[in-house]
Amino acid sequence: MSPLYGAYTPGVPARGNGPFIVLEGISGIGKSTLARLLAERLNAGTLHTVPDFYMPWAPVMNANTRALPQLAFYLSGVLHASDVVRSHLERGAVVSDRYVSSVLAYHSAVHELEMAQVAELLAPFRPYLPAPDLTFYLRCTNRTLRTRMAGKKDYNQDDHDMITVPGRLERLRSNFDKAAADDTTAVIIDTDDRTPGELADTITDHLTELST
Ligand SMILES: Cc1cn([C@H]2C[C@H](O)[C@@H](COP(=O)(O)O)O2)c(=O)[nH]c1=O
Repeated sequence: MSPLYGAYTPGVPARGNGPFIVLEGISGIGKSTLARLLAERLNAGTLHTVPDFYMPWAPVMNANTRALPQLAFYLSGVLHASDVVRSHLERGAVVSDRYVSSVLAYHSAVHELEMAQVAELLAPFRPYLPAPDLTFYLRCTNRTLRTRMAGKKDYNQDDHDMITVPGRLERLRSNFDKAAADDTTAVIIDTDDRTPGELADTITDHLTELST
């Protein structure tokens, strides 16, 4: 039996009054711009995983704690994000900028762990997390990433590490590809030379297909 009972259950079932869609991919690829645009078009609720009020703690946790407490921190973030998703879903569509695949891909890449080990640790908590209808894994070339990073307003230590720590970017890319391969909700989107508006068109086409 799952140990998630009593106070550890989500409380309310996820009532799907709109699609729940997730944007995944490396930092700087353009998820937050696209999430804003999609939210406007779909009149959807939006959120960031981990939730914004966790974000000031992220660099503190990364700098001061070892791998397992860090995983617990990001896991807490995704569990709380899923509570926010459930609450938004009661009203309509939801667009999440990152979700559990980011925890899997980033944590494994940062600590150079096998994704299977991290996936096993996350597995008992999966029943708490409402499954997205579609998860869009955004990809781009290094050339595009350099251009987009140059314009990123909230460039931070994680972004710096992603570019400068040897092998980090390659591990992240490969981990997101593996997460997509294991994800039945995955749609891979190459974003090079495409505007946020064009990408939003592609995503809404997928949503139309889903509902027909
Ligand atoms: C969700 C998650 C994010 N992160 C990092 C990835 C990003 O650099 C940052 C989130 O910021 P961003 O979504 O604005 O790019 O946190 C982790 O290191 N581990 C995680 O589990």
